Amino acid sequence: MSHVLAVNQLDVTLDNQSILNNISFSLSRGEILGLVGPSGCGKTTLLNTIAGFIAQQSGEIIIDGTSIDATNLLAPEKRHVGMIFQDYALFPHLTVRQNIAFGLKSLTKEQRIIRVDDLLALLKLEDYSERFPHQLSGGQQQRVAIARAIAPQPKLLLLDEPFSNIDARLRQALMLELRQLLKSLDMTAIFVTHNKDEVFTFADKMAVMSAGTILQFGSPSMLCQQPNSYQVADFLQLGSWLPCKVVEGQLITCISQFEISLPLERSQSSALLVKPQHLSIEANTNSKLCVSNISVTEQGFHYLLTSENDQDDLAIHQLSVYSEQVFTLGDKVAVEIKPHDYLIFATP
Ligand SMILES: Nc1ncnc2c1ncn2[C@@H]1O[C@H](COP(=O)(O)OP(=O)(O)OP(=O)(O)O)[C@@H](O)[C@H]1O
Repeated sequence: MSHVLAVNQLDVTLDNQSILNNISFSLSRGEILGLVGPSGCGKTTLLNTIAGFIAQQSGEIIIDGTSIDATNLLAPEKRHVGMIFQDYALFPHLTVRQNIAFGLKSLTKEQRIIRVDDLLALLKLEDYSERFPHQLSGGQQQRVAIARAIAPQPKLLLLDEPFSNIDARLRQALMLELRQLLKSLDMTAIFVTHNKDEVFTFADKMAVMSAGTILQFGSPSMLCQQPNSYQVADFLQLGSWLPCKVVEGQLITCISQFEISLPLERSQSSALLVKPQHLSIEANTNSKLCVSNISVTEQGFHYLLTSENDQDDLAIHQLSVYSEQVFTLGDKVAVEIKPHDYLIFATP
């Protein structure tokens, strides 16, 4: 399949500091990528480098067959990339119609009117065409920003935290609507978010970044099933961590000990990822784990369990379990781990 975007071994340095380091990935036509990672890991820098606002030191960006490298930096306006900024950056003194028409200077007046009318209809903005940005709601402003960005028919659309200014109640509906729109246009897109849940609703692929590198790239479901590191599993909040050690083929946690064939170095400090569905609990006054927090959820009672002795190197600080049974704070409970594909990672 041909790639609309390929990024190969991209390095970016700003103020003598390495900000992006050996970034490589590619996207096929129509694919939507969600970029996630902790604050400061380089998500916005990556978008800005692809858009051409920041120059790379080395590596290549190929946009629909056009190669851009450090010796051949194409100006942003020649990259055919649309960008939607977090605050939408609409021109305050221009109406909705004028904002959308802004990037269409190469068209004749008649062509421009037709294209803007089409976009007003597509984004359900017909009734607002003569309003100014300050006369619109956040969701309407976002629609104008989308219409303006896709008006010149870019090959790639970049969105920096597109949903962060949208009321939480409207966010899900807007995400689904925008996803449908991008799919109907076969538009390739990358969006940045702090919210992993947005990725599951909006994206086909996700990249988890940390300190200027991509830790893992793939479909959201693949990353959930096979996270490649402690950092990825932890960022995706896939479950709780049980400190563990492997001694002579035995996996030892403070709850249990069982046979395992995993090539772990004994010296490494490691943790077993356990999802709530892997655990069952029952009252046991001899247990060294007790209930430290209780909340009521749709899936039943949600308990956090903590080791009584937090000095032990296998002590559990927070184990998340759901149960129909009623316990109270401080109750001692025994935990059983159901057999599953054990995911064990070296802890940082
Ligand atoms: N123009 C610049 N000059 C020097 N350093 C910069 C510049 N722009 C960004 N940085 C640094 O690059 C790093 C990555 O910043 P970036 O904004 O890309 O992160 P981010 O993942 O988008 O963060 P956030 O999620 O908080 O928006 C940060 O340490 C930031 O301080």
